[in-house]
Amino acid sequence: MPALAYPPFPDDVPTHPLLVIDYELIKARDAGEIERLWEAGTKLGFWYLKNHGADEFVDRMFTLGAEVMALPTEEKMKFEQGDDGMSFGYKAAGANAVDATGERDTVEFLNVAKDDALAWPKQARRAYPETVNAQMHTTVVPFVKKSLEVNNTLLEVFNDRLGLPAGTLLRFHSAEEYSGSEARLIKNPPISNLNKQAIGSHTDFGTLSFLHNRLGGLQVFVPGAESWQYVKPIPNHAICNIGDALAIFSGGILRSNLHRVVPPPGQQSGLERWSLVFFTRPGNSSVLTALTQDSPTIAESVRSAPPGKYETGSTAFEWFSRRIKNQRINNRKGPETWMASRGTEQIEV
Ligand SMILES: O=C(O)CCC(=O)C(=O)O
Ligand SMILES: [Fe+2]
Repeated sequence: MPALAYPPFPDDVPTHPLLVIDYELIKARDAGEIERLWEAGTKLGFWYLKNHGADEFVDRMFTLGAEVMALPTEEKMKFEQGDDGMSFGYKAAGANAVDATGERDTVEFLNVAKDDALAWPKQARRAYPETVNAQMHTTVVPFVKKSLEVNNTLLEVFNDRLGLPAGTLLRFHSAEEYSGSEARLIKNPPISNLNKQAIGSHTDFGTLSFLHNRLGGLQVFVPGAESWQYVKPIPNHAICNIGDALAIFSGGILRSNLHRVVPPPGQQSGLERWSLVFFTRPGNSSVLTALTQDSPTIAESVRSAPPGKYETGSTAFEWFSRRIKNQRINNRKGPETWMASRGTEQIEV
């Protein structure tokens, strides 16, 4: 993916600025930067992250993505996710709904489980195309490890700022326990209808997402706004966001915000769009509930919310499987299937 050759993101479309957080300062526990991260996490739940040190791994992942998506469809389909709520593997374009009417998505993607990357060369969760296997050691594993380092650092900072005892959030995300954590390579083909949703409106299912894209198309629905706004890609800046699990653990203090993907705007329209995400998600057995016992700050937040709002009664595994499964067009019965795929946006976190 040559990073240089893209036409500019337009300056005449509604765009929402995000705070830029400096990962080096966060690592150094700079108090001012931690406050800005806190502001980003509590107000919108999205921010840019610079100086994250992942660019080299990201570039290699994009090259791998192009090779994988160029494989014949029948080869990719051997590694399909299936309809049972498993995320790992390949998802063909059109396999997911983007809304309650059952309109289909336009992206294809491949998800590689963090458990398979960390167990490599053993298989933990599932098999992948040979093209991926051949670059697991050189490309996928380094990207996964780097992403885990970044997300775990951010988690530690949120942990302390939430008033949780040291290590509380990390214990829900141990490398050893199987989880839904995964790397996702996404391709959206050139599409002329700029309103056609590539990925429908959603909140992320897990804890933290570490996203890399080159072209516009990502949009956020800012609280209080009347319409969608683009997030402009900035070279070498990742886009990070909070998912449902962290919104729930924090009793709604941290925000899991709605977002979606449409084709790139302006001069970028008509181009193929690639993106790459690492999703950190809690260990499968983690119960998704506000950590009121561990933090007076979280307890206070929950006291001012409707009773039971953050008691999902669901493990991370159940939450995640339910959402994946009910997005699948093959499982669709009607609008109720889409509603069953919803996360915290439905409980208005
Ligand atoms: O491609 C993007 O910019 C965002 C992807 C996304 O939101 C997701 O996969 O959950
Ligand atoms: Fe997302």
